[in-house]
Amino acid sequence: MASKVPKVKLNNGLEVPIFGLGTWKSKPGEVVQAVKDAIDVGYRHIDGAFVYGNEKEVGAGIAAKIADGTVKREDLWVTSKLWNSYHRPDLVEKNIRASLSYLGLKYVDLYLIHWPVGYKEDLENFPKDAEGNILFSDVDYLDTWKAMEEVQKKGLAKTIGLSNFNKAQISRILENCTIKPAVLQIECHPYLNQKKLIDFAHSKGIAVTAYSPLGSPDRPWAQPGDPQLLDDSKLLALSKKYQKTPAQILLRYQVDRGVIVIPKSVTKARIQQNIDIFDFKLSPEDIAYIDTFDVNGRLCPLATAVDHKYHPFTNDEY
Ligand SMILES: NC(=O)C1=CN([C@@H]2O[C@H](COP(=O)(O)OP(=O)(O)OC[C@H]3O[C@@H](n4cnc5c(N)ncnc54)[C@H](OP(=O)(O)O)[C@@H]3O)[C@@H](O)[C@H]2O)C=CC1
Ligand SMILES: CC(=O)C(C)=O
Repeated sequence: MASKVPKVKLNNGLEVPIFGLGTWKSKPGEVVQAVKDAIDVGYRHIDGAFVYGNEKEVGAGIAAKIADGTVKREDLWVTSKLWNSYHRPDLVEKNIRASLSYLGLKYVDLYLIHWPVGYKEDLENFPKDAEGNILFSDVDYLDTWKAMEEVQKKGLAKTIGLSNFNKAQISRILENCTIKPAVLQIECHPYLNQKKLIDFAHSKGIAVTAYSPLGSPDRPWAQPGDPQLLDDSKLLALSKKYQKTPAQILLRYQVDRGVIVIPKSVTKARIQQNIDIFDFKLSPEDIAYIDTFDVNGRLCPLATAVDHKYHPFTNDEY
């Protein structure tokens, strides 16, 4: 089945589907089926990461749909991310090879530095001292980027990019790189619309992917009483106006801004609902209206690493 999802052309000529499936928090026991359901209804882009701990099952879902002839490997866009404990240049290839081994793939389409902050290099994803504080590494992300360029040159990743980097950090990479980042993945939804950072990235030829586009209601640190984006009364009014669900309005908001979007779901009906956004558009006035919902409402602050010298959200405007 041909997918109805449009593609975004990257600065290296590759094309990425503007819509994909997120897999953070998708339990190993449910994500195999979620990936299969997603591919069955036309998803061709899967977003994952080493640290999500489920790449083996994501890979099993992909393998099943290749084996039954629904898709070929080259029809799919698979993203993975370098975890913070592997920033030291000699560990970058080790971490991507681990992801490839779990996924059962020879290459990923996109490999991102997950965060600009490095953690102490050992076998733990979250190395801690006796008081429970994360142990940092001071590896410069410029050195990590050089190793990312090498994994692209070796063909382990078709293209490389950044996640959770701020404007100053992206600029520093651009001033010192051989291969330009093709994609920047950042938290993005109406409560944190990221307009300045998106405009900056686009002005540099870097495509942007919005993570937590539905407000990540299942994030592990959510507290009772936290604002629920999906229940926002202004959003519900737009949902009524367009006769689309609140989630579909949130996803279309990103697509209409030229932003790639990767909602997570393990629920078959929602997986279907979320991709059903290519038969309508938001008006420019409604996009501008949704832009006014911004409350600097960051949901993924990486609070455990605010003291890291490269923490992206503490010292810079955006
Ligand atoms: N680079 C980075 O640092 C980060 C990357 N990401 C990536 O972005 C992806 C998406 O972000 P994420 O934080 O997971 O959150 P999302 O904003 O995608 O929200 C996911 C939640 O919304 C629910 N949901 C999905 N569809 C609907 C719907 N149509 N109606 C109502 N509820 C719905 C899901 O429930 P259910 O599954 O039960 O259906 C789940 O609880 C991640 O999974 C990951 O791949 C996310 C955070 C950080
Ligand atoms: C979900 C994720 O990618 C985080 C918190 O790094």
